[in-house]
Amino acid sequence: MSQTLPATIPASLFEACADSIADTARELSALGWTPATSSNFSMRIDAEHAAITVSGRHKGRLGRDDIMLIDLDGHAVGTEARPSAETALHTQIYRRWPEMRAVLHTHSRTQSVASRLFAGDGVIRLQGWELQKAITGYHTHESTLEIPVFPNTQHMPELVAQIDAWLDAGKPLHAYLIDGHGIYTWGRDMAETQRHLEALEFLLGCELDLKKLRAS
Ligand SMILES: CSCCC(=O)C(=O)COP(=O)(O)O
Ligand SMILES: [Zn+2]
Repeated sequence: MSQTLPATIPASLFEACADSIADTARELSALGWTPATSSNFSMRIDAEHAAITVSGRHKGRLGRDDIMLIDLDGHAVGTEARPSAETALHTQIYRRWPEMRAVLHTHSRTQSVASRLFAGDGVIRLQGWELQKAITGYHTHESTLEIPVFPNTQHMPELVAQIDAWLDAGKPLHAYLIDGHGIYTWGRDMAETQRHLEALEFLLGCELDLKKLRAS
């Protein structure tokens, strides 16, 4: 894939973001969280652009050519490549929060099962877990961390509207699940975003275990 950059974006900046995305994706794939080409990843480049994974690539085997530039309307910039089918969910985060610089979306088994199990409630309420403190802004296990579960759809504007409605109601949002699909989370840099993702994977696993044990 050939990527031409606007004069305002240094190649070194784009390449550093592409490498960070590819390295993180390889780690997440090794954990089994990105099966069968699923999942997508991005990093903000500047106020108007982000680097994002090309659609359909295996996320465990990404190189620089598998990451492309988009504007925050989701259009490809300087390339014929096709950005992630879920680009609108990434650009929504960058447009709403200028301080957010990385978005990770994965499809682990735990995330997928939890999304189905809690879809009826529309939300998973995490309470009493020390690891909630891995989420920026949470300082005690006594807090309640709400992870909404939105119905899945192939029509991205519908998903964007559901997320906008949650936020417009003034509710905090650090991550969400999509029913039968996976999780989205974000942060001010890749390390914070990866920490959020790892914590949420762990916490969702704990909730699933508790449900099983209580039912037995
Ligand atoms: C084969 S997984 C279905 C699409 C999906 O949910 C996903 O995360 C990957 O889509 P992309 O276009 O970003 O490769
Ligand atoms: Zn997906």
